[in-house]
Parts: sequence; C-alpha cells; structure tokens
Amino acid sequence: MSPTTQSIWADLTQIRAQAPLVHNITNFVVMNNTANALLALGASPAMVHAPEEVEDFVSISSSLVVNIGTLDDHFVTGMTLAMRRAKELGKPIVFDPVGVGATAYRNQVSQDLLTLATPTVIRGNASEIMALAGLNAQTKGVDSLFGSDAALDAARRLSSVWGCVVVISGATDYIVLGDQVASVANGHSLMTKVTGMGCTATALTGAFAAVNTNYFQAATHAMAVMGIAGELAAEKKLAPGSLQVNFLDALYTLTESEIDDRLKLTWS
Ligand SMILES: Nc1ncnc2c1ncn2[C@@H]1O[C@H](COP(=O)(O)OP(=O)(O)O)[C@@H](O)[C@H]1O
Ligand SMILES: Cc1ncsc1CCOP(=O)(O)O
Ligand SMILES: [Mg+2]
Repeated sequence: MSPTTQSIWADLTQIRAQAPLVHNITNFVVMNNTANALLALGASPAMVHAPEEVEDFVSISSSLVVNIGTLDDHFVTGMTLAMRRAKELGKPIVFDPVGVGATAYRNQVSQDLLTLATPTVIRGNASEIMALAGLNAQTKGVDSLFGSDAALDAARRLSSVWGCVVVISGATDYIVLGDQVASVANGHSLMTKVTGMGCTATALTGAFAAVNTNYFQAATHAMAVMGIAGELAAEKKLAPGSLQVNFLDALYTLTESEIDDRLKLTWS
C-alpha cells in the first residue's frame, strides 16, 4: 500500500497515543537533540549504551536505534549485544552509519554489525550509503559530498544484499526496498546547518518502526514528517539556532492538514 497523508497521520496518532519506548545507542553530539525530537514526536526515548544493560533494555523497548557517530570499542560492544538481542526478539533495528567511508574503523565496524544482525532500516546521507555499498565514495567526515540522487543505485544494491529498507537523505529523501522507491521532496536547506538532523531522521524512523511493521511505509512516514517539520520551522526564522527549537515545536504541534498541504511524496 502506498504511503499517504492518511497513513502518515495514522502512525503519528499511534505514536502520540502509545509513546513507544525507543532504545537509542547514539553519539554524544546528538543525544540531547534526538531525545528531544522523539519526545516532541510523542515517543519515549532512552539513551542507553552500557554493555552491562543494553540487552535488558532492548527487551523492554519497542525498537532499537544504532548510530555510530562517536564510535569506540565500548560502544561497539554495546551495539553488538543490543543488536543481537533485538534480532532474537524480532524488534526493529534502525542503523545510522554516520561517517562511514571516512575511516577504516568505521567501515569495519559497520560491516561487522550488518553481518551480525541486519538492520530493518539503514538511513544515511549519499556519501554514507555509497560507502556502505562498497563504492569508493568520498566523504567529508559526517557530511555528504553528493546529492541523494547519486546514491540511488548504491541504495538498491544495499537493499538487495541485506534485504532491508535503505533511506538516502538529502534535498530529496529516497526510501528504497527492492524495486520499490518512494521519494520525499520536503525539507529545507537550512536543516544542514543544524547538527544531528540526519541522526534525528534516523531516531524518528525508530519511532515509526515501533508502530508500523510495514517498514518501507514506516521509514517513508518518518522522512515525510522530518521534512515537513523542517519546512515549518524554517518559515518561522531563517537561522540555525531558531530552527533547532522551532523544529521541535513543529513536530509537537504537527497536524494532519499541515501534512496534507505540504506533502511532496512519490511512490513507485
Ligand atoms: N538541501 C536540502 N534541502 C532540503 N532539505 C534538506 C536538504 N538537506 C537535508 N535536508 C533535510 O535534512 C534531513 C537530514 O538529512 P541530511 O542532511 O542528508 O543528513 P545527515 O545530517 O546525516 O547528512 C533530510 O531528511 C531532509 O529533510
Ligand atoms: C558532528 C558529528 N561528529 C560525530 S557524530 C556527529 C553528528 C552527526 O550528525 P548528522 O549526521 O545528523 O549531521
Ligand atoms: Mg548523518
């Protein structure tokens, strides 16, 4: 079934009603941003990465978000245990390969994690998706050097190798599963001037995957809400500091008619 305003709204209503617990193992830069975004959306975030407790935490959570932004071996141990337990329990895993392609360590850890427990959804920018697919893509640290269109073939390849949903973010977000592709052309370029917007898209995907087992739809819904809230925030004031705050307010107050008026979604 194709994603629509109605299906986005149905998921958002469920998130607001159920406040699913989203377990995040994420980077130090964005912990606060993504926890606040999940709360504003209506979910219940927890940032938990100690190897001693991640397995217990996965078992009480509705989904797991794994983000390699500020990687070290302690994080990797926690990610490994958490992803393995999530797989055993059949809980959705959303993976953000921040900065993959920049270093051999990030490349190796990403491949190890994918092999250990294939995520339900992978979300990255174009450089990250191309690097993860094994292309020798250039990357500029955590930012992309390519537009999202450039990574479409890589996303198709990743999706077919791992059998999961792959999201490429950018001016247009692409959501790929096998030969299905949705595109969301919402958002605002100012969003690239606030750290953690991609990580936030990944975290929101964790909330949507917690309430919708059609993960292609769930990921598409998350990217649409992300882009529309970004547009609404940018219209209040065109400056990064304000955008960060206004984005949270837009998520919290988002209505069905705002979605309907703004949604730029195609699906094939
Ligand atoms: N040039 C752009 N124009 C409009 N929206 C954008 C643009 N770049 C990013 N966005 C928005 O910001 C979100 C985060 O994407 P992105 O910046 O690609 O992530 P990352 O921070 O991981 O590189 C996207 O899903 C989209 O909503
Ligand atoms: C700046 C930075 N450095 C390591 S992780 C991180 C945050 C990256 O966040 P995003 O990929 O969402 O821009
Ligand atoms: Mg990123």
